[in-house]
Amino acid sequence: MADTSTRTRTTPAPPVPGTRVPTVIAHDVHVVYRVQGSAGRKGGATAALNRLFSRKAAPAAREVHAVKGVSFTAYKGEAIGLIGSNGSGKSTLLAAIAGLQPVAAGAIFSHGQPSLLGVNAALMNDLTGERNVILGGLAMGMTREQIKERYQDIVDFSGINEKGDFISLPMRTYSSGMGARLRFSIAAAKDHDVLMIDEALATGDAAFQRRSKARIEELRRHAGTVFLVSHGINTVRETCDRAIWLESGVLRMDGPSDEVCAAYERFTRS
Ligand SMILES: Nc1ncnc2c1ncn2[C@@H]1O[C@H](COP(=O)(O)OP(=O)(O)OP(=O)(O)O)[C@@H](O)[C@H]1O
Repeated sequence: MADTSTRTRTTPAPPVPGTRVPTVIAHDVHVVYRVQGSAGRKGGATAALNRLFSRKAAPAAREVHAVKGVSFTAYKGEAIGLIGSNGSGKSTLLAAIAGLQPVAAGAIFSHGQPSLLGVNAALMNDLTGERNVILGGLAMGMTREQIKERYQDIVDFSGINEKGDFISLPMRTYSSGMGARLRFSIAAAKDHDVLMIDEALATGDAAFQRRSKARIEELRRHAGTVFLVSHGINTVRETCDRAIWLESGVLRMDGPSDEVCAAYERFTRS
């Protein structure tokens, strides 16, 4: 595929009152992964064993076309849920919007720096929760002063210390839900032009989910745009006003979350 990719960050002109302000424009976006040494392989166990024991040179790269010609415009104040089956390209699309994954063709325009918060966001497992709050805050562009000011709110929001002083323990001692809650709390401590959340909400308990939904609502009111990847259709229904459904990398439907979630449920049941 020809490399016609473009990523542009723009500072748009002040909005005319009453008009919607675009924050992310994706135009015919394609993302292709190149996996080295795996071209034309058979998936069977015998073929895999033969490969392990043979001394043949590794074959050339294989391409995985993860996002295929996706176009949409996101506006300030929207919360957009990304839904679709496993491997349909949701996380890849978010990574492309965040500028972490190059686009092979097409273009993404964004207002400000989109922040991607994934369950696997890069905090350090060997460091304590405390230190990770500072690290994550700095990584998001907060000053040390701002982090100091918001530190207690972040810890309280995460609920990490509800059952003991976990925040002073290394993150590797946390359950996956606790880690995800801390990551969400760090990211949510700052107002974002575009905040993208990858599955973080699914991991918290009911009280944490309520706090998260309220915070997403607040972020939207501060005129940001929130993207949420989730397998929890009800989370998308309750948190998002709009949903984008991807299937095999192709945009199947984009519209009010009720309608898109209903169509997706019909698809998964059939
Ligand atoms: N680093 C990578 N290298 C090669 N292929 C990848 C890589 N990451 C993802 N893929 C492939 O790209 C496609 C889309 O994956 P992606 O993780 O974006 O889907 P998803 O909709 O977020 O999936 P899930 O719901 O399971 O999290 C899949 O076929 C996946 O195997």
